[in-house]
Amino acid sequence: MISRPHVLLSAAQSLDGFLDDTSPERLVLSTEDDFAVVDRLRAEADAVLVGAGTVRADNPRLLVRSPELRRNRLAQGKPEQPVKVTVTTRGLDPDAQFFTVGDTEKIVYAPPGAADGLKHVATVVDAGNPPDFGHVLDDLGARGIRNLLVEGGGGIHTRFLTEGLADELRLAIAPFFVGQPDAPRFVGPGLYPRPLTLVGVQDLQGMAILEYRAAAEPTGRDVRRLKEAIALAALCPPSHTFRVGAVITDAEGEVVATGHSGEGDPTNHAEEAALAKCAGDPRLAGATMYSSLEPCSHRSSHPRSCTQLVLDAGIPRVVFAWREPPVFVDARGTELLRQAGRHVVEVPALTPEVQRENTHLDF
Ligand SMILES: NC(=O)C1=CN([C@@H]2O[C@H](COP(=O)(O)OP(=O)(O)OC[C@H]3O[C@@H](n4cnc5c(N)ncnc54)[C@H](OP(=O)(O)O)[C@@H]3O)[C@@H](O)[C@H]2O)C=CC1
Ligand SMILES: Nc1c(N[C@@H]2O[C@H](COP(=O)(O)O)[C@@H](O)[C@H]2O)[nH]c(=O)[nH]c1=O
Repeated sequence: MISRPHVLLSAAQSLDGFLDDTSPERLVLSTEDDFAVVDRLRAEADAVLVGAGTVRADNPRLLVRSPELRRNRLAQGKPEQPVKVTVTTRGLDPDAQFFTVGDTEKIVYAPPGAADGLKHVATVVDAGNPPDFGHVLDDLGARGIRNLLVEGGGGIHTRFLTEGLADELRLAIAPFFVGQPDAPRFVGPGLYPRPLTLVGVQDLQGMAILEYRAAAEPTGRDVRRLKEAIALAALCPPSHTFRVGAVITDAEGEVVATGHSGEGDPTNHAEEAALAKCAGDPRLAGATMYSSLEPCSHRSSHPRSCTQLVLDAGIPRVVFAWREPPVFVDARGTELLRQAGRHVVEVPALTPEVQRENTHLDF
């Protein structure tokens, strides 16, 4: 498995959550001291990423300004400036300062063909259509990037956070309001799967600096596989019970088997259908079971519950989104798995997506 870079998101926002106003000029939210901290964060990063929207709106240089910080980088054997990274689907102007200023590598992630006009000014990498940010991190990791600073804007912050790809967040809150509904927001609507813990609070020249650390789990890879499991529920035949999807991966995160409720037999559960496809597979000893719903702990139609099947298969780790509500039984899957020493990760933020496939039930 490729080691992905550690991802720090940084943003300056108004009290009402805006990154900018609607005027053509860039809104300066940060104080001098705050810009100095952002400069230090750039200097500590191997690469700095902004979205195409920010390149167009702000024409950023994206360079470390302080000569001292640049000298320190050189003294540590690093290039004077971090690598610049952007992601686009529509392409960018090669005359933007992102490309023209600073003698450092520039990388553009884009769908095939979408950024061919930038090949003379940057390394252009196929990131899929739409660009896959997990792939972007894998590719940066393979290029030796260990620390990535993501400076926005709102579209990019939303993607990193909703895909569980951010490890840390630094928010600098300016003491004023923007008050314009059409101004760019720090983040948009979405489901935010990875809990954040506040680890730092500071008053910096009147700006409130809030620092958060993301929970170690679910990882970005977990979020991706769990969403795949949730999507599989759409394949379930009509049913009076839960519509569930399941994905089993090996220790490297590669898919071993998938399943959905009603697959093979109308009474089959998703985990059961997936497990039936890989019984005795040695990879199960290091596997993760992703299920949209907590594995069941009681069956009337089958001899073994999905919890028991997971235990019998020797699967050490389970990740699920929706804790089973007491529609049919009082579920104890999580409790039994944990009692048996299995690692269980619950991602309640994704529950609404699972419920969307289960509106036929009264939960
Ligand atoms: N206060 C602060 O700290 C900061 C403020 N800003 C402000 O933020 C605003 C820009 O934010 P925003 O317009 O959201 O732009 P972003 O910088 O967030 O870039 C969004 C763009 O990223 C590209 N993209 C590629 N793949 C995806 C994907 N899967 N999902 C979403 N986007 C993708 C798209 O480019 P394409 O259009 O090519 O398809 C999209 O338009 C500006 O007003 C800027 O001033 C920006 C950074 C920091
Ligand atoms: N306005 C604003 C920020 N804006 C962001 O700063 C970057 C441009 O910087 P540069 O490359 O040095 O010109 C770019 O990503 C831009 O959107 N950042 C902040 O910390 N605080 C702020 O108030």
